[in-house]
Amino acid sequence: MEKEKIIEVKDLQKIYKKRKMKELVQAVDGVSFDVYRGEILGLLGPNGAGKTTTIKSICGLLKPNGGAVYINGLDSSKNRLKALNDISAVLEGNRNLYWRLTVKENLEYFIGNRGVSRKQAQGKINELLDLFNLKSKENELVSSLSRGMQQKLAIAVALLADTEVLLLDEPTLGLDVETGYEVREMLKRIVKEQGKTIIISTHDMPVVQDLCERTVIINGGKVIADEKVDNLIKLFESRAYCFTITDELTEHQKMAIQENFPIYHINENQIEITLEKDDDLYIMMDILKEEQTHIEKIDRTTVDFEQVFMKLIKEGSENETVLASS
Ligand SMILES: Nc1ncnc2c1ncn2[C@@H]1O[C@H](COP(=O)(O)OP(=O)(O)OP(=O)(O)O)[C@@H](O)[C@H]1O
Repeated sequence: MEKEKIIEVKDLQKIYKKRKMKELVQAVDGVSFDVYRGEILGLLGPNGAGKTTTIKSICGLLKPNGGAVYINGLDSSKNRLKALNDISAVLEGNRNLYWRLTVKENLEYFIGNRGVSRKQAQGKINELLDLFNLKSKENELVSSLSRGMQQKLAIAVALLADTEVLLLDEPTLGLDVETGYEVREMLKRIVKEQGKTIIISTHDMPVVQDLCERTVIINGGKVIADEKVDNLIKLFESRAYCFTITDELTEHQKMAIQENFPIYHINENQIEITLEKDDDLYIMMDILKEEQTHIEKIDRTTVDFEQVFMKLIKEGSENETVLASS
């Protein structure tokens, strides 16, 4: 079945003026990517990469200097209200909640704005309290909830609007392992059972590996990878080797490895490298042979998404490798 585009981000540009100073910051520099209906897309990048700027431009909180965001085919700058009707967002540090109201009062307040009948509202609220495991907390004040529960409630409130797309900025930041897991499972259910589309901006690599089929990685305001998470892992796995040696490396060898393999890791008698070119394996063997270093074995090594991410960021800043799929 043909995948259906729900959001198109086209050549987005955003320049900030630093207050007081005349300096300009190009936060986003030609970012383009598509989001397909029913997927969870991971938007990744190191601090200051331009993720929040991209997310805020998608949900209409920021006006880009160039480029466009299409939501269900509508240019959001031209049909702002209509286009944004399909999106709700939970932004980091900006929980859309009233702290002096209870969990249930918050849900009632926000659904009250939507013009649904009392019966429908109660049904929806109960459904969300169940889904988010918040039933036992319904009469507690938001201010007394843990950070994880507040985060769950913020997502529940965003779901009241029943929009097709949910934007989540760092949804698992600061959550303990158990709550982080609970939030992940709940997001999977929302996509599976309600057919929602979710864009997650995060630094939490296990979240991406577990939740997202595809990832868009941004660095320095540009997209450096737009790929399925599995494909990226496979790509790096097929290039990742581990040499086990019996002798210690000389300083000269270490320097040669560093020079030839920007992405490497030496741990006692094991050297892990990621190959770039076909003859890299031979270059490595030559470096070892040069000083008669004995190679005990050479293995393909496994990588996790965190390593892949680090490698892409490092490569991106060293030689601007672009891994964007068309
Ligand atoms: N209001 C602003 N005024 C000036 N510069 C800004 C403003 N907001 C962001 N920036 C700058 O724009 C760049 C991108 O910031 P952005 O917040 O989009 O990155 P990010 O990827 O979300 O980072 P983080 O992971 O740290 O939240 C950074 O250099 C940041 O300092």
